[in-house]
Amino acid sequence: MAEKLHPKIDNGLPRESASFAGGTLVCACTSKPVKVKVKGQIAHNHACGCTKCWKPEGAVFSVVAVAGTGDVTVIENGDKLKVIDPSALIQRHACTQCGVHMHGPVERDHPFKGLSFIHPERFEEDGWSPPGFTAFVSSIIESGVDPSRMDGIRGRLRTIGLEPYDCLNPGLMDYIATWTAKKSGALPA
Ligand SMILES: N[C@@H](CCC(=O)N[C@@H](CSCO)C(=O)NCC(=O)O)C(=O)O
Ligand SMILES: [Zn+2]
Ligand SMILES: [Zn+2]
Repeated sequence: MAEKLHPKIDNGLPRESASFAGGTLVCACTSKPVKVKVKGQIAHNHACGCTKCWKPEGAVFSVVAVAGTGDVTVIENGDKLKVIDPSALIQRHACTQCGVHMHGPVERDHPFKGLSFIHPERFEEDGWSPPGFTAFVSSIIESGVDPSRMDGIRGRLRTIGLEPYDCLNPGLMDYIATWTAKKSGALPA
């Protein structure tokens, strides 16, 4: 049987709509859910195997993307949010009741500064840009996945079209390295 990885990728990837202009992320609480408005289409959507990103029950990977922090606004029940690890690069604001991570701005001096990480499956609306690759695949072992399953999982990800990487994809890794080289002076600013 094919490996079950995430409900939004197991049965075909979601479809992007050219008319998607943003939407509202809603947490899993049945009463007083946290709502976060996101303006515009999301970017760099990917599946992530790291231990830090929020995953729905039973999923091996998360699905996580970025939006400009200025385009992300908490509109309802923000008092339920708490930053789960203030020392982390991504300031993941989680609902203290249901546990869903609602937004995760990067505020530190970093190439991702000004971006906020969000989980598009929590959008009420369809049409958001689907994941395009898988990041931090080896990290799923840190959550308890048996290493003997890795060949099968990487194979399944390739079949779905979500090329597996053990860090981010080459485009983002090059972007980070370029930023770092400009900062150190190894490349002209
Ligand atoms: N092996 C670790 C990896 C954690 C990690 O570095 N996660 C990445 C990707 S998150 C979305 O792409 C990251 O950038 N983290 C920064 C942060 O979490 O603040 C593990 O699995 O825990
Ligand atoms: Zn909640
Ligand atoms: Zn992650």
